[in-house]
Amino acid sequence: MKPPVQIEGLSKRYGGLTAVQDLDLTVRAGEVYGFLGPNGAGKTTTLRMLLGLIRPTSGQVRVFGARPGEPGHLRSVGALIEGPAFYPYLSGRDNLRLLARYAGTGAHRVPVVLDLVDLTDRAGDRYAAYSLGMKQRLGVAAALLKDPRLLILDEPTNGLDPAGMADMRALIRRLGAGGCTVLLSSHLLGEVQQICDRVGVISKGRLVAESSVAELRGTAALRVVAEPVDRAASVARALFGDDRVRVVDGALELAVPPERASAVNAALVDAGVAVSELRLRERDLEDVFLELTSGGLTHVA
Ligand SMILES: Nc1ncnc2c1ncn2[C@@H]1O[C@H](COP(=O)(O)OP(=O)(O)OP(=O)(O)O)[C@@H](O)[C@H]1O
Repeated sequence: MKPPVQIEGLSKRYGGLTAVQDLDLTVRAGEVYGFLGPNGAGKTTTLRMLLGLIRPTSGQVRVFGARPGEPGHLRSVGALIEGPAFYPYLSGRDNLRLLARYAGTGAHRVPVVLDLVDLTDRAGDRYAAYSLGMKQRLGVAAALLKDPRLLILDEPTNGLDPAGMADMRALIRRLGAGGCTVLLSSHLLGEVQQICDRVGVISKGRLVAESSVAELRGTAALRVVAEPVDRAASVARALFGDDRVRVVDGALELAVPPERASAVNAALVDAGVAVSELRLRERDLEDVFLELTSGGLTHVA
């Protein structure tokens, strides 16, 4: 089967500004994929190109093998990109019935999707009376009307309070467990960490890492306290390259797998460097994210 999402060499320029640059990314069937990056990184632009709402400057997107404009491109896709437009004085249920009629999906899905997003009890209330979290869940319900195989959500928890966020996370997990492939964007690391199988990190329009959350966290660093630190740093750079070596608080941080520790130690001692400490530095995911998105370390194998 063709992957739900395949993005190759995708770029988008707005005048002098490059919003997305040479992006490659694949979302596999059945996974919940988190597209993670700070504000302005190019997430929405990418999702809009995927849906055919804007044209790429170069590169390609395919959804289940079909490019925008080709038959069936969005047949199996539900998306919540911009806040959906609902009628404030209609109930949630009536809003969905209307959308189902426009979309030609038939009203039979309305109770199903209301149940999926846990809004059945409040379905008769006016949309205007909904909390932000309920509005957002109704948006997801609308995206689910045509029973999509791929659901695309742009910042689904944006603006929600902690309870609303938790509800939305639970909903996305349920959908993923039910076999729906989900691609969601977020600038919140904690969020993708809790619900995603894999994460692609985007910074300034470029994909800087793609892996499972566990792997991302597993990009541990070796911390080496050594004297003189300058000589230690040049030995390490000669071994691993400049981008894997940093000096932090007077100690070396090496973005290399832990099993390289003895090789590091031997090379430093050979070079006449005194090593007083060499240990694995546990890396907080927040640190990893900051390093990845601030032009520091890139992908650490
Ligand atoms: N229509 C447009 N014209 C000009 N520049 C644009 C346009 N749309 C987006 N941009 C710029 O492209 C860059 C990426 O924007 P984008 O909205 O894709 O980022 P994002 O990762 O979704 O961030 P956010 O979470 O803030 O929405 C930004 O610098 C933005 O200002």
